[in-house]
Amino acid sequence: MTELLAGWIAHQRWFAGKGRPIDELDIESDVELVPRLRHLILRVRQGDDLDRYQLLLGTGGDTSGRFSHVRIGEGYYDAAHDADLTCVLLDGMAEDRDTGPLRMRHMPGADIDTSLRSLVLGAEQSNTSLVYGETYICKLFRRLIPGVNPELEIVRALAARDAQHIARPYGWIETDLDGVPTTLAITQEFLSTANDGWALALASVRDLYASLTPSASEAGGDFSSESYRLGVATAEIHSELAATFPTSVMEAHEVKQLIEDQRRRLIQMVEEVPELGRHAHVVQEAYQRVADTAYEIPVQRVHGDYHLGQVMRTPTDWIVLDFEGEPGQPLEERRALSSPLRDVAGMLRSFDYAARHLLAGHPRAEELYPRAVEWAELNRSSFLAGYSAGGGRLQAQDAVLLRALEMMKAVYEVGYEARNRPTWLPIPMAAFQAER
Ligand SMILES: Nc1ncnc2c1ncn2[C@@H]1O[C@H](COP(=O)(O)OP(=O)(O)O)[C@@H](O)[C@H]1O
Ligand SMILES: O=P(O)(O)O[C@H]1O[C@H](CO)[C@@H](O[C@H]2O[C@H](CO)[C@@H](O)[C@H](O)[C@H]2O)[C@H](O)[C@H]1O
Repeated sequence: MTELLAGWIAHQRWFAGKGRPIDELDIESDVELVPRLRHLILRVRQGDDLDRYQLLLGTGGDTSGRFSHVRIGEGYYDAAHDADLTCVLLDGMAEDRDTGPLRMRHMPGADIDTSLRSLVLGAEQSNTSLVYGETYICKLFRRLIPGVNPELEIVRALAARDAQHIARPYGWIETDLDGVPTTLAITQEFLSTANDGWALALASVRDLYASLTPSASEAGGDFSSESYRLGVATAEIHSELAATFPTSVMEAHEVKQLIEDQRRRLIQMVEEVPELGRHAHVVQEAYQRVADTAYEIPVQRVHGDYHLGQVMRTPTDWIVLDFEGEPGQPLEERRALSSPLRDVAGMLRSFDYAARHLLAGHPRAEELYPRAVEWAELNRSSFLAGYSAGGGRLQAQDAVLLRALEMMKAVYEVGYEARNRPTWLPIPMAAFQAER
């Protein structure tokens, strides 16, 4: 069984150790949820790294027919895709049920409709999401890090304050790992009439490329008013986070330490992706400027992995999803207080991504390139204007920090793309050439 699981897990989108051999896989926990459905926690060793993943294992299913696309082995399959079985999660949360070491819980006052059937959301990324009817979305965290997931921690606290711009939480599933309560899944309101920011931004970029109008602000799909509103919403979320969780100030010596840590991260990334080496001096310069400025930086809880795929536009509002920080970072780092400009930098990078990614392999790439740059600049500045108008702190001296934070994010993206989508690698690489 463990060999079977090792062969399967290595090819999953959410498996963080892709490209490295699995030395050992063992089953840490195996709980029968209902007949034919087991909840497994797997421990995967790759060299010195030991990671845990969770899996809903269906047994005795038709793996040459209905479940052939999620087959693990003869009769075994990924039961996240079996709506006849996944109803147990919703039932369990509605009833606050304990099954062996698993605890399923609902939010106080949440009335969960347990008649709804689930479908796996198409866009499987770092985690797997089940959509029940058009009402709930239950995100199963695939790679498990001991502790309460920051997404649950933040959304629960903001919902208690009736904060705007979040998807209402309904329930969660947890267990103990290494003796600490650890979030396995979180169920939230499914925004059935919303579009994600990435899809909306791309529609605008496509429109610009197809249109004959000379500038990004005149094309029919102008996105800049949305970027502005997103900036306002981002500032408002930051202010809710600052009001809900502790805030502090990073003193000059701590800023220097942060820069040292980032320099180390850069060197490690160059070892992993040698072509980044050509641009390392650009990143180092941006870091040096922050170290030289030596000013105090206000810090607070932030989103941590903010990009256009993490925000959704409902008919009336921008909603922010996925407050869990960068996948793969240790929990204490993901919960650490940071400058809110880190999120601002993340979104600025995302505008660059949206503008550039349609150009890869495009026959008119050279001709369209200036339009991509113009689209990115327009939306970046609209977002920043909205952020200031919404009360976000953006002072003249912050430009140096913002630039360095963009470089940090681009270095992270280089690693992310090299591991997950190598053909996208040129997008973050271009960030080191842009003069801003
Ligand atoms: N509450 C929600 N309502 C509607 N769609 C959602 C919701 N939460 C997530 N999604 C969709 O799922 C995608 C991935 O969600 P996300 O939470 O970012 O998962 P991951 O951690 O795997 O990246 C989003 O881009 C969005 O399209
Ligand atoms: O959404 P996740 O928490 O899984 O975040 C990871 O995957 C993202 C890609 O889906 C990645 O974001 C990068 O690609 C986006 C376009 O697909 C782009 O909008 C972002 O700016 C870019 O960083 C994210 O970095 C990663 O953590």
